[in-house]
Amino acid sequence: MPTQETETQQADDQLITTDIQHAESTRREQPDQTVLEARDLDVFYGEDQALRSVDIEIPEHKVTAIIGPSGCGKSTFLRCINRMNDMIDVCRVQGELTFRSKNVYDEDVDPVALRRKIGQVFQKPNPFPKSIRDNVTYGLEVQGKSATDDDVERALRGAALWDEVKDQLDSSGLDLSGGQQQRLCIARAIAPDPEVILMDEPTSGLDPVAASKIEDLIDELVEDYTVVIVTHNMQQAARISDKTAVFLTGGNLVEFDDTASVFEDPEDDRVEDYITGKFG
Ligand SMILES: Nc1ncnc2c1ncn2[C@@H]1O[C@H](COP(=O)(O)OP(=O)(O)OP(=O)(O)O)[C@@H](O)[C@H]1O
Repeated sequence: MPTQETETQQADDQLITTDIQHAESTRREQPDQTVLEARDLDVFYGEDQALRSVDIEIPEHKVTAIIGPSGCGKSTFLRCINRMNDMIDVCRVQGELTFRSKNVYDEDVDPVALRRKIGQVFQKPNPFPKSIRDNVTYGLEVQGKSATDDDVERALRGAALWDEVKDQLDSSGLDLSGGQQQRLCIARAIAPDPEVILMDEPTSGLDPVAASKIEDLIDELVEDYTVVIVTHNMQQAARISDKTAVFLTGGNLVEFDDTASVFEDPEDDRVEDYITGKFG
């Protein structure tokens, strides 16, 4: 049984190096551990506060849905996790956001190494104007590693796309359908073997059939990864997530619990109003 100290040391080592490690995964043996934790997390854009004193523990190998009305800070929270907010000059983060007990805002954390462990898929499928193969290998090559054909196949299989594209790996990723493009982006995200995948409304631009395929895929991905998904679609959150976090206007996290509890028996009246469609 690893101690908290050794786990923290391991997380430190992983985040401050860009080495790719293909060690045998031990994740499934420890299904109930907290992988991400926010403590008293505040986020500001200039003078405006977008998140207020957020406390949350996100468990590994689960799907955690982040829901709430427009502007409540869902995307801001997601971007905090892998430090995408670093790209926004006016953004300031206070408090702690830990990944395996290591504060991702510590000075010695390399954001590129962090983003290898915590990948991201965006709302609009955004493949590069390159071949399908190059889209997948990009995630590894940006780390200074060359990718093998096996790496490409593994990632495309992991994203449930291999059978559809195995004979056209040199065709442009842009020639795929919207749903296939999104699965290609998922393949690109999993190629570096991350532990966490962040998804910001990954199905909102897709037709129902393509969206349903992504939902099925998320169900498979969680065997190997931890998934945190922002969605406006409450049915989707109820269908695919194990845990649900509800943010409300002002950037407050007002409820975080098992998805069934949040949807069937919410503790906070405002959450009940939100999920029954009274506002938002
Ligand atoms: N780059 C930015 N610069 C300044 N303010 C920002 C920036 N990004 C977000 N905000 C502000 O922070 C608050 C939270 O925005 P955020 O996009 O995180 O909310 P959201 O819940 O994801 O919204 P939506 O559901 O509409 O996507 C909003 O008031 C928004 O205007």
